[in-house]
Amino acid sequence: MSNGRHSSHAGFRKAGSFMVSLLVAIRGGGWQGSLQGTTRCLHHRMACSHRVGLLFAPSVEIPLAPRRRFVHDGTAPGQDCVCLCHLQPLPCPMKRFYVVASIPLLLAALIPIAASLWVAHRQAKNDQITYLTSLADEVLRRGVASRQQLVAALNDLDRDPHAPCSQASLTRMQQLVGTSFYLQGMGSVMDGTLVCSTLTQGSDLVPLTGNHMVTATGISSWIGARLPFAPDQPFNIYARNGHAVIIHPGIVIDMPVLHADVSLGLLISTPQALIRSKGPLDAQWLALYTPDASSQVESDTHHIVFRASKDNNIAAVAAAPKAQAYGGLWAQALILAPLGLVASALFALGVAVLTRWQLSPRVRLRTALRRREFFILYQPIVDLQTGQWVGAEALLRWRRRNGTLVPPDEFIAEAEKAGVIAPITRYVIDVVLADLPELLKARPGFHVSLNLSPQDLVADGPVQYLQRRFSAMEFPAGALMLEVTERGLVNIEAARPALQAARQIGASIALDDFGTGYSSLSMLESIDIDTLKIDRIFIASIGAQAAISPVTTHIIEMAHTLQLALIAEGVETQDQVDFLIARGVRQAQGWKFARAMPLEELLAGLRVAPPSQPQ
Ligand SMILES: Nc1nc2c(ncn2[C@@H]2O[C@@H]3COP(=O)(O)O[C@H]4[C@@H](O)[C@H](n5cnc6c(=O)[nH]c(N)nc65)O[C@@H]4COP(=O)(O)O[C@H]3[C@H]2O)c(=O)[nH]1
Repeated sequence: MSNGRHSSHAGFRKAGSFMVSLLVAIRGGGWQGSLQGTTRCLHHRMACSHRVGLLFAPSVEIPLAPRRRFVHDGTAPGQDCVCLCHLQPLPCPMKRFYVVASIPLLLAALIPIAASLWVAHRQAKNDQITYLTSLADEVLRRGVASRQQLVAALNDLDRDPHAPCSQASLTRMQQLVGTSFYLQGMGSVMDGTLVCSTLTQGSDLVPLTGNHMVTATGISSWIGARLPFAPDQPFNIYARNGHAVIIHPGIVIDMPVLHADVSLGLLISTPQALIRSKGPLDAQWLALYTPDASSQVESDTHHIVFRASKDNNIAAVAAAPKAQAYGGLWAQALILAPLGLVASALFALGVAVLTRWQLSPRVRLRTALRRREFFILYQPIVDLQTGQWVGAEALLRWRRRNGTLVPPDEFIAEAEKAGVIAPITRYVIDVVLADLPELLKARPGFHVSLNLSPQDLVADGPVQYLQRRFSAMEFPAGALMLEVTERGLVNIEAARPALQAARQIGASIALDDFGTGYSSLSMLESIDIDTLKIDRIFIASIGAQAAISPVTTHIIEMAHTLQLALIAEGVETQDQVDFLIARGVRQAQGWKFARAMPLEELLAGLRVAPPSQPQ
């Protein structure tokens, strides 16, 4: 004993230093929940949601989950046991939340700003093209008007009976010029020479210079011709049948523009030639013009708009530097960016709320139910006299999509806290009721026990659901055992309707985990239960080298006095079997006999003839 005590103290010291390093990790790395659980479970083991077992001081360690790491508070004075809390990293919803949410949150912040800049960019381009289109339309309107006046004047002179350059002819020309807004003068042309005109009366013959061409409508044109009275001013001269019209090239193109670097031009479509222009018009831009078609094109540096009049064989062009359009972009961005930021913040908040909601235990557990990630294993309950499997406890398991198996100690507590235990219990009820016919067929008189949480013991809860379903299925009385915990019976009045409903379908009631919580003798007397389940912590204290807890013997004696049946949980050794049989305990479950198993395995075991003697 003294050896055991000594080694135990050494073990405590070792565990103590182990704990120190763990506590550092706890404080720095989100283990606060486990730490609090560890402390709280000293007072009441059910308060520790991550509890995996109890350690008896000084010498008995209960290896409930041997592959896990543990921390225990070995400094609890006056306690006969301390709580073991496993420190395996539990899924930390908030940590996962930040990992899962960070990408959408980042996108949520960036997308609206990028979108607002993109919208501003598009808007700036559209605005510039709209402006250029309006300018080109105006140039074309003027061009068409000047073209029509020009043709009308030439037609008129064709019909004039007076000899070219006669006074009567020049007078008629002056009348036409006076009534035509876009015409500056008229005259007669012979062999490329202006022989007379309303602008050059009395002058010598004027040989026509400038770019000469004949258009598709048969009009000879001299673009940029010079006349003696204004040698610095280029004129455009158009002639047909010896009659000529003189036009000032600026008259069509000269209009106010918003920016000095806007270029305007008027083109003859066929053969393509620029007849009037204002500002630089690159030949490469003009090469982008498809004759007689209105279009918008762009070079590396400019947006260019063409507007064409097919009937008049002319087109207008307007061009402006792209940089000029996007110069205002930053001004727009400055307006849009704050709006984008506000939208981002709202969007990010929405994403955060949604993601948090999705990662909440409530939603995760409901999703697991919907995806059928829960399943049931059965642990046989054995008659210690005959070795027969007389019943089985339904134990819930959660296998997540990634394959990890979450122990019920973790998710049941979460489900209770999140208020979703009722649908989970209903699911267990459904599975058990579906499995029961086969089990009863394989072993008549067999019973299945299922666990109820305190929240299940309410009016119109899962027990009433079971009652409705059970009544319709005609199972024999005693086929079901409902395991309630001491916590569930703290408010016995609230639990009574559920217990009565259980009674009405002939289900027996067992008090689970007895001795670990608030139970008192008076409580046992006041409630109508059939069976006490001795918690495995008390069974674990039964062993060749260990001091048997006096509580174990008391529980057994008390149950006999109250004429309650007993089921011992967590039986692992022959010593424990012998001890229990010697004290009149009839039934037990534990790894000594069988671990929790799937239905098929349980059925196969029931079909095998049981040994006639206890092991
Ligand atoms: N060390 C040791 N352990 C043994 C041995 N024999 C059985 N056990 C384990 O002891 C637990 C017995 O269940 P419990 O006391 O009702 O304790 C259950 C029960 O309170 C709760 N639980 C399980 N299924 C359900 C359920 O469907 N609904 C509710 N409300 N609670 C459930 O989770 C607890 C833990 O369940 P499990 O992890 O399945 O753990 C089971 C079982 O696997 C043994 O020889 N040695």
